[in-house]
Amino acid sequence: MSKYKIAILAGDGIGPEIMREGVKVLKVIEQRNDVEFELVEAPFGASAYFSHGSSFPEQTQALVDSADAVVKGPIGLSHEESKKIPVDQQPERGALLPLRKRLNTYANFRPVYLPKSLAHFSPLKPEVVGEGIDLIMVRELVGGLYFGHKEMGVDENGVRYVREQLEYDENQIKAILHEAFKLAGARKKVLHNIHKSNVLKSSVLWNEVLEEVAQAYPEVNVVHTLVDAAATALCLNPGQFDVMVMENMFGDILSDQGGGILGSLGLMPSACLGTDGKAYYEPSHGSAPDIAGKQMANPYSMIGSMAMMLEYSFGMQDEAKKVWQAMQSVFADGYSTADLSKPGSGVQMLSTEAFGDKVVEHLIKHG
Ligand SMILES: NC(=O)C1=CN([C@@H]2O[C@H](COP(=O)(O)OP(=O)(O)OC[C@H]3O[C@@H](n4cnc5c(N)ncnc54)[C@H](O)[C@@H]3O)[C@@H](O)[C@H]2O)C=CC1
Ligand SMILES: CC(C)CC(=O)C(=O)O
Ligand SMILES: [Mg+2]
Repeated sequence: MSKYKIAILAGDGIGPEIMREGVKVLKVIEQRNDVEFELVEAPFGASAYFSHGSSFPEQTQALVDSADAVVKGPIGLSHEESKKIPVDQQPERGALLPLRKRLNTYANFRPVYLPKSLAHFSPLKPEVVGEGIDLIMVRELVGGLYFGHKEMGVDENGVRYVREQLEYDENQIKAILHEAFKLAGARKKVLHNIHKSNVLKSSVLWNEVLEEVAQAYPEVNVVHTLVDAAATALCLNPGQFDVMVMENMFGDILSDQGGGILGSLGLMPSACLGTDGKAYYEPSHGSAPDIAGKQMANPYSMIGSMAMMLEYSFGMQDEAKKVWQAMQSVFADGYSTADLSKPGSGVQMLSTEAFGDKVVEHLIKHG
C-alpha cells in the first residue's frame, strides 16, 4: 500500500470551508484505493499570526519539509483587516512567498477550463467561448518583482521613495521555459510566450533564453504576444490560446483574468511544482473575505487542486480524472455554488458543503 503524508494548511477566509470539501474527496479516494493519506493540519496565514504570533510558524515549516505534498487554502485578510498586522508579517509576505521559496516551487500551472456545455457560466458571449475554453497558464513562481530586492525610505529632500527590483537569471528562465515547452509538446504544440520586451529588459533576456531553449523543441510553434495585448485577446478570442508561459507578476494578473473569463475565480485550481519532488497545491484565488463563512464559496478550485496533487505528486492519473469528472457532473446536472447560480441563470444553488457532498456522491456511484 502507498502511504503519503499530506500537509493541510487551511488558511484564512473561505480557506477552511473549501478545504473541508477537498478533504472529504480525499477520504473517498483513500477508501477506494490501495493508498493511505496521513492528513496533518497546521496553522498558516493571518489566523496563524493571531494564534501563534507568526503567519508561518516553525511547526508548519517543519511539516511542509517532511510532507510528501502540501495542500493550501488561500490566505490573507481584507484591505482594512490587514492593517492589524505589520506590513512585513502580513501573510502574503510572511507565509506565502516564503513557502514558495522554501519548496522552490518555480513552476505554477493554472488551468483555465470551461467546456462548451458550460458556456453560460462565462460572461463572454457563447460565440466568443466557441468550442469552450481550455488553456493553461504556466507561471514562473519564485522570481521576478515579488522576490527582488525591496527598499523603502526617505531621500535627502524628505521625499518618501520605494525601490523594487525585477530580478531573473537565465537559469530561472530556462527552468520554467522547459516546463512550458514540455507541456506544449504534449498538448497542441503551440506555446504563447507572454512578455513585455518593448519596455522591460527582463523580457529581453527572457526572449533570448527562449530562442535557445526552443532549439530542443522543434515541434513546438512559439507565438510571441505582449502581455497587454494578451489581456485583450483572452477576452476577445480565448480559443486561440493553449499553453501560455510568463513571468511571475504577469501570471498573477492574467490568471485572475482567466477566472474572470470562466465566470468565477472559484473555477481556478493550481499546482505549484518545485525541484526534488517538492510541490504544493492551492486555488489561484485569495481568501475572499466578502463571502467567508457564508457557505457561498465554490470548492472546485480546492478540490481541483487536490486532483492535480493526485496526478502530479502521487501518479494517480485515473483517480484525478474521476475527481474532475465528478465535479463536471455536478455542473452538468444543473448545480453550482452562489458564484455561478445567479437568479435567472437556470443553475440551482448549492452551499459549499452541498457541492462537496454531490462530488462525493458522484465519486461513490460512478468512480
Ligand atoms: N494564494 C493566496 O493565498 C492568495 C491570497 N490572496 C489574498 O486574499 C485576500 C483577498 O483578496 P481579493 O483581492 O479579495 O481576491 P480574492 O481572490 O479573494 O476574491 C476576488 C473575488 O473572487 C471571489 N472568489 C474568490 N474565490 C472564490 C471561490 N472559491 N468561490 C466563489 N467566489 C470566489 C471573491 O468572493 C471576490 O469577490 C487578500 O488578502 C489577498 O492578498 C489573494 C490571492 C492569492
Ligand atoms: C501574494 C500573491 C502573489 C498571491 C497571488 O495573488 C497569487 O498567487 O495568485
Ligand atoms: Mg493572484
